[in-house]
Formats: sequence, structure tokens, C-alpha cells
Amino acid sequence: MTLQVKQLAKEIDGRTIIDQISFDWAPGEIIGLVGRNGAGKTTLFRTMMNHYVADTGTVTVDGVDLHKVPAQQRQVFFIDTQYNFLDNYRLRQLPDMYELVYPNFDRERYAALLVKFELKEADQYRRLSKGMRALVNLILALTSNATYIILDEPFDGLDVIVRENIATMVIDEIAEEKKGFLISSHDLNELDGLSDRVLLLKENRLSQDYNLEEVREHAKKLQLVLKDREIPAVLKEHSHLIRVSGRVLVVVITDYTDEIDRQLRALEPVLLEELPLTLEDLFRANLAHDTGYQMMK
Ligand SMILES: Nc1ncnc2c1ncn2[C@@H]1O[C@H](COP(=O)(O)OP(=O)(O)OP(=O)(O)O)[C@@H](O)[C@H]1O
Repeated sequence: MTLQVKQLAKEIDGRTIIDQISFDWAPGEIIGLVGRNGAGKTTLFRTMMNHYVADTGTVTVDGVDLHKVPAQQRQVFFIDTQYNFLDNYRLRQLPDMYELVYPNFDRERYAALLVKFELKEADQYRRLSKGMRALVNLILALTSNATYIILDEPFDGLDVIVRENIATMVIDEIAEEKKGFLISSHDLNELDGLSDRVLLLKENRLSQDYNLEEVREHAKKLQLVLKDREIPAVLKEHSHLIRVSGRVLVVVITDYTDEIDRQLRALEPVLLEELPLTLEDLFRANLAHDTGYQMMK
């Protein structure tokens, strides 16, 4: 079972917002969609869900076009955090609405999760705090029993505890590989430890599709103090400078080989230590136009 987005494009007011967007998404995957503010993340979701009619392209689940067979949209869950109908309803009323679209909506689990997170059925959605709304959105997403769940900036402005709760629930949910998540964020740190794959939206297009496990297999982040102040060729050629503080260099080498290791050790560094690689390091290393050493001149 796979959801396939193919060549999706949308113009608004004569301006291209998303263009040639293609990717596959399988249950069991947590995909991060990263892009700066205004990059088009929400527009991509709205276009996938047919809230915006696509100019070109298709979204299919097992070959069935979601835009042509609306009933198939029950396979995908998305709450538009900007425009939705939830505001005027009380939490106890929401299952009635969602059941119309998602016939496998799990009312029992919905009620149990409200209790778990101390949310009251009588509360009106619009009177909830931002964090509580984010939790309700996630609870609806999980209890809809849709296979593909889109979460648009689910951590935006949330405190650490709510963030942890959401991340834990997402990770628990994919254990059986029956559901997949597509989670947008403009902050890479939010996706660290959560996504195994990251799509980067840049200048209207998906500019990268990273499998983080693969990237991590080949990449290393090192903290180094060299004898010599001169940056050696092996670093200039193969590494990206993440940080420099005094004589301590922190670099990422995206393609670490035995040969690079040999050359580094041959320099007899005063310190050579491996550091944990974050998502942000990988992006900086992969996206920087230069290697970072220019700033040292
Ligand atoms: N209905 C609309 N009418 C006019 N412009 C729109 C509309 N929807 C989106 N846009 C424009 O499309 C661009 C992308 O917006 P979008 O909300 O998709 O970005 P985003 O990546 O989700 O941003 P953020 O991280 O800030 O939420 C913006 O320049 C926005 O102004």
C-alpha cells in the first residue's frame, strides 16, 4: 500500500506556489516536510487533499486517484489549522462529524484519550489553548483510523511536555506499520529523532528526499583541535564547517571514508572526537553553498 504524489502543481493568483512535487509515502514511514515560512507546505497539503484544485498532477492510493474518487479521501487525514469547522463545536460533538468521513472512527479511543490528556468533552474547541488544540487534532488524527496522517506544524508554539506527548504518540502509532505520518515543520530540531525520512521544500519544489538512516551511515560529525592553525586540504575538500570556537573546529563529513580517517589521523590532531549528528547538521552540511571555511578568512 502506497500513497503516491505525482507532478503536483498549484498556482495562486498567477504565482507558482508548488511545482512538480512527486514522492511516495508508505505506512510505517514518518516523513518530515521541511521548508522555510511561506515555502508552500500548507499549500501542498491543501492541494493533496483537494481543498485547492491541483493545476496538474495526481494523488493516488494504490493507484486510485483521491481527487476523482472522493470516498478514498478517508485514507488520508488532515486538519487545516487555519480554516476548519471545529471552532464552534464541543469536543464531544467532533466524533459525529468525523465519523461521516472516517467510518472506522474509534469513539472509545477518542473518549479515552481525552481523559488521558485531561481534556473535557464539554469544552468548545475554540476555547482551548493552542497546545490543547494541537493535542485534540492529533487525537482526531489517530482515532480517525486513516492510514495516512498529515500534521501541519504540530509542534508550533507548544511546550516541551505537549511536544513530547505528541512525538511519543506518533512513534507508538507506527510500530505496526499500519499508519504513516507526514509532518511539516520549519524547525529541523522539532523533527530530530522523529522522522526517518525528510523532504525539503525549496523554491516551490522538493529539492531533496533524504533517507536519514542512509545519510547517517556515511556521515560523521567531528570535533577537532589541530596542531597547525592552517586548515588542511582533507578538511577543505571533504568537510563542512559547522562551528569554530577558538582552536576547536566542529565539522561534518557527509561521506566519511577510511582514507579520510587515515588522512585526519596522520595530522596527529590534539583532539579528534565524534559528536552526535543532528538533523540540522546534516542539512547545513548538505545545503550550504560553500563549505563554511570562507568565513574564517
Ligand atoms: N489562498 C491563498 N491566496 C493567496 N496566496 C496564498 C494562498 N494560500 C497560500 N498562498 C501563498 O502561498 C505561499 C505559501 O504559503 P503556505 O502557507 O503554503 O506556506 P508554508 O510553507 O505552509 O508556510 P508557514 O511555514 O509559514 O506556515 C505564501 O506566499 C502564501 O502567501
